[in-house]
Amino acid sequence: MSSSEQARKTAEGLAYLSGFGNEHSSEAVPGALPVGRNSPQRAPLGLYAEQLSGSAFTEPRTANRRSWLYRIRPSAAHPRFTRIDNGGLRGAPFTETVPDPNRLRWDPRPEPAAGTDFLDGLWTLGGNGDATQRTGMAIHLYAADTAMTDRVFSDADGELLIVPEDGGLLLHTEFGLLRAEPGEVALIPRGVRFRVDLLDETARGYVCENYGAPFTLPDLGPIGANGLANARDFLAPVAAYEDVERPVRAVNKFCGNLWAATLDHSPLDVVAWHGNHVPYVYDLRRFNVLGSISYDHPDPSIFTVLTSPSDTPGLAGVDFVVFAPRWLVGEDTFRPPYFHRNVMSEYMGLIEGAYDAKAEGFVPGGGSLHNMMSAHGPDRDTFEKASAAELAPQKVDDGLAFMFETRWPVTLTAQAEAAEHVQDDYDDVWQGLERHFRP
Ligand SMILES: O=C(O)Cc1cc(O)ccc1O
Ligand SMILES: [Fe+2]
Repeated sequence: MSSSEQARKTAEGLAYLSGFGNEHSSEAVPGALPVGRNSPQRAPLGLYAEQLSGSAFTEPRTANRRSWLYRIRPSAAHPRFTRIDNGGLRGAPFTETVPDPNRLRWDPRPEPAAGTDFLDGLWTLGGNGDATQRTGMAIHLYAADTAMTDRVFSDADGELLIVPEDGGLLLHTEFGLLRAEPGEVALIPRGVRFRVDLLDETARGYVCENYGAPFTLPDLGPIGANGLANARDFLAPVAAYEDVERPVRAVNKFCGNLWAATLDHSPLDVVAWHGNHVPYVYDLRRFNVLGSISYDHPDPSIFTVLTSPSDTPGLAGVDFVVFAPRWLVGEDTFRPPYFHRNVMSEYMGLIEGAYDAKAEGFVPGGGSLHNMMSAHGPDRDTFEKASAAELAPQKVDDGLAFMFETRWPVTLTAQAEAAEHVQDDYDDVWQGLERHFRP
């Protein structure tokens, strides 16, 4: 059986715990979870108790995040970490290039070299903020054809929102197993160790690395108590552990650089856990898409799945927004995304099909960047078609696109600026928009 067939078998019928932000608990062996206290004098079954904090101890309850892990060996039992090559990964602050006001678009990345695993396959496009200040975000793409064997990754700099576009992933985490197929997203919290198996021959997708406050569900305001991404659809793993005594490389991204240490065991050895600092998956097709049932095109904030709030109410460090299948019924309305200039910066990717603002050139696995105040919107063909369309109710169901929308401009890495798959002629999609003014 190939390694992806094996992974697919393991991924069948995985059990999950549902609910966003819950105080979950799980034990892979009955009795492994202490009752009534976190740190008994001797933890059950000879396990070590260990707290993993995702917020300062003293943050308000609504923001407080930590989990207790009951493991075969404590994480502290490791030798010295040493620097390893960063490969295609870069971190904030991004200083390799001058921030670019141009509209930019990329084709998908070339195929990975044979033997590339998820970690080797990460390639940073750009970002903002500063990992040492826990602000901002980075945009990465990944392309892999090999499972991570005997090595695990963790990111001290931020959480990782993984958006598969081609090929499914099986994520083995300290908390248990998660399956993430295209159309689903997975989140690995800051500091959580994981390795990635492939469910198909190859895997490709996007990653938003969020240095700021952890992603949370947006407030719903007048929408009410339900809608957008519903809390119950976020799925955390059940405890599952590896009892493996052989060398395993632990790779840690710390302040932008990769460091590694060789352990004599797998650190995915958590037999039981409880807490709210947990990984999860979410199926974007569960998103409850709301929109206008009268006129005008609503701002895309109505499609926010997850938001990383800043200290200023309503101003996100980064929002994760999905453009999912929906009905358009607006009367006397230009229905596709409007022409606009935005103080926020918008990176968009496509998971499947097409996007209703772009007739051509924006393809699955590719991406576009419309930095702060850059003028963009429907391309010429889309504008002409939508201006003349008969406004019958219309189902937009031929694509799944997303946006990482961030408060600061995205500065490119040198490799993204120089990439062969950058589209040099992107500006042309707005050429030939004719003058129709008749005073
Ligand atoms: O630029 C884009 O395509 C993203 C976007 C979509 C939309 O519906 C309204 C505004 C916006 O920035
Ligand atoms: Fe936009």
